[in-house]
Amino acid sequence: MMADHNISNNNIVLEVKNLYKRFGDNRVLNGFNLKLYQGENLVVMGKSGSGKSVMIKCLVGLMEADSGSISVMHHDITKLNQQALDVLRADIGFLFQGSALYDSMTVRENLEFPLRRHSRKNKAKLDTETQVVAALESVGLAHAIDLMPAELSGGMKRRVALARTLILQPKIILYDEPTSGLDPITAKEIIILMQDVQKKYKTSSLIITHDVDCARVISDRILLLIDGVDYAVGTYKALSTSEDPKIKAFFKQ
Ligand SMILES: Nc1ncnc2c1ncn2[C@@H]1O[C@H](COP(=O)(O)OP(=O)(O)OP(=O)(O)O)[C@@H](O)[C@H]1O
Repeated sequence: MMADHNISNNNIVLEVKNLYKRFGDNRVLNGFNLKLYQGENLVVMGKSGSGKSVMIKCLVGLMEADSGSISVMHHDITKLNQQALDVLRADIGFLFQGSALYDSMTVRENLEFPLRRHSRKNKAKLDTETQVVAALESVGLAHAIDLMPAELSGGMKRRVALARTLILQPKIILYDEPTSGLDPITAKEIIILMQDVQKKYKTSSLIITHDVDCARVISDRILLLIDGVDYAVGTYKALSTSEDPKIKAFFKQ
């Protein structure tokens, strides 16, 4: 859990200010704001089509916003050159629904892949084997190192994908629907794992989910994306007991 003293402007690791994005007449983001503090788990919830994916695509540079600013570790990424951007991006890990494993590679090779691409991030100069094993151990899958993705269950695949993200020791992890498509028990295991990872690596996480249970368990704060803006931000307890009908709609089971 995040300590209250972390909520200060000095501890913002990611900040979105006044973000606008439209497609023709479809105004998807209409002055959206977000602050992610060091060490916290911020859950973003929004109805289907509310713009969660558009927001996250703007964050990772897959889509350009019409206006607004996005700062990572206090650097406005809309103003950085490519080289500076690459350095900063190495601090951000992603776990997207589409971040599939390479089917033709073993688990080990899947994990070696990002290490080769970001060799400068190997600060401790540990050998590849040590890093791969450590990352797999942190998701409880050291024994699966020589398996092929086809031999893994859905939950195991997601664990390996998380290990592949962790191997670069990101400061921020963006999760897009981390429990979607999993049965409730496996979903719970992934949530526990996300908590363990947060404790061990002291990462800050932005988590997009429809899963109210996941939001309840993992969030320090929840942000509701409604009508293109950050309509409400608060703890699960505060939001789930709100009398506002737009907020209530998210929490009735
Ligand atoms: N490349 C694009 N071109 C045109 N419209 C787009 C594009 N990408 C997204 N949109 C529109 O932006 C809106 C928000 O879409 P987005 O995928 O961000 O929703 P979402 O909140 O992630 O939904 P879901 O929970 O179903 O994944 C939708 O109306 C969608 O049609």
